[in-house]
Amino acid sequence: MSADIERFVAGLAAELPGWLPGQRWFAGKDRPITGVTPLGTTVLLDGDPLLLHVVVEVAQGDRREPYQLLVGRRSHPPEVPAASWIGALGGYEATGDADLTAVLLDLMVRGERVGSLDFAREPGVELGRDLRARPITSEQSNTSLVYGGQYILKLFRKLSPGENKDLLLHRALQAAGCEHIAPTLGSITGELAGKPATIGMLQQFLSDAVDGWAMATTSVRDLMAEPELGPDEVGGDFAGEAERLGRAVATVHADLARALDTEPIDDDELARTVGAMTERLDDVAARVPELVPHVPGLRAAFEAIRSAPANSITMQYIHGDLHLGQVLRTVNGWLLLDFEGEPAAPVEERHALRSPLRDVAGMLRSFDYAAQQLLVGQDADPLLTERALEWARRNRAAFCDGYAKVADEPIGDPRDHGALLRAFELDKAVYEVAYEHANRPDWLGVPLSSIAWITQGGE
Ligand SMILES: Nc1ncnc2c1ncn2[C@@H]1O[C@H](COP(=O)(O)OP(=O)(O)O)[C@@H](O)[C@H]1O
Ligand SMILES: O=P(O)(O)O[C@H]1O[C@H](CO)[C@@H](O[C@H]2O[C@H](CO)[C@@H](O)[C@H](O)[C@H]2O)[C@H](O)[C@H]1O
Repeated sequence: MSADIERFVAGLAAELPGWLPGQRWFAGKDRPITGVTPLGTTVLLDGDPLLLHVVVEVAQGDRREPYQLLVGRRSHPPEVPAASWIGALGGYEATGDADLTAVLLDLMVRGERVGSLDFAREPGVELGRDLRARPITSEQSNTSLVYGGQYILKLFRKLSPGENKDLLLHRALQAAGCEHIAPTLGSITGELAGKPATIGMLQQFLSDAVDGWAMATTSVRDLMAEPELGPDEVGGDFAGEAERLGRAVATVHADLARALDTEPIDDDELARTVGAMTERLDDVAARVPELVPHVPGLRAAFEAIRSAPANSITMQYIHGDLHLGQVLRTVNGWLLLDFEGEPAAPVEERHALRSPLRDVAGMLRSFDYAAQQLLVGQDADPLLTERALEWARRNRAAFCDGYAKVADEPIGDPRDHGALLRAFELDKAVYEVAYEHANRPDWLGVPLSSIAWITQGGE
């Protein structure tokens, strides 16, 4: 690497503490950055334009996390949003520059290795050439580029050594013939701490798909427009879709249990689960005062799982952050996306075997979110609040009905595991309190009101 590039990267690293917090995908917005150190730079295009893949370590006190960046520099840069310029060195975040991102697909087509980066197609996959990319605009924890409306390349922002769980589970499900995922077409592997690390995943882009959040919130909007009618009477009832979604999630769980490791849950595991949920609660309550009044009710709900029948659940790989924004409805049915798990959780935790009821709980939370989102920032209206609750109840029940039709014992109907399901739902809501506090403070009331409702005995 030339001295010019080395100087350029060192200059970028100095600018990053000011720039990173403005990026949607940067997960460390909750505490100040104390330093940024370049860990590795790969030159993907040399000269003018210059395209660099840069891995940096971001220090926030004693927390140190690696992130990847794609950086462009050229004498005639395209119009990129002001927020893409990293300081005043002429370097910019290049995921929005289609001339430069074309290089990534081209390297995958050719299956090349550049420095420590390996661009590979999945066995038997042929890829089209010369497709230009546009970044997707939805709220994301990572950055995804859509090539010619055919492929979607996800660049994982926060990196960890090893095969990314999203890729691992997609590959396992694909090998198991699962119909509820998008086909994986390729991957990019880099190096971290001397070990291979997944940095990108290419999948088929489903251009005819609508995400579950958009569908569900449209249904809620229809209901709110005619508050005198019930959710089954207005147009756009979502319950049929919720039921099909429940079946799809149960099928994915069954496929994952067949394809990968499982283990029975025992009393020690239940005790560890209570410990982990309580620890998260204490951590979030220390940062978010609005949660404090709910702590006793939450602790009691977590403690209640100690008496769950030991053989009631098998631990397995699960999605880990399932919500309506992670599912797509195509003409053929529901697909699940993004098996990485909670973006804020440490990687070992995301890879741990867990109860599939956690995914069910995540989706139940999402029905509450969809029902409540139109009420955010509005004056309380008892009629609309009641309608929102009705919508949530109806769709939560339909989802569980669908899940129960497919899931074998020991799970069967998720509602038969009341204490566990309730505890997992509340644990997710505590996670959401932290998430909203850090990202969307206006929405904090959504998980908080559910916590109040559930801990006071609401179903
Ligand atoms: N295969 C696909 N086909 C169509 N859209 C997709 C596909 N994969 C992802 N998306 C869209 O991209 C969004 C972000 O993808 P996701 O995997 O959840 O990224 P992140 O990990 O950054 O949250 C999804 O909500 C969905 O709208
Ligand atoms: O970025 P990810 O999709 O991996 O997930 C994070 O962001 C989600 C919001 O975009 C957040 O989900 C929460 O809000 C959703 C509505 O916007 C709602 O449907 C979910 O139920 C709720 O948890 C998710 O928690 C977070 O990890």
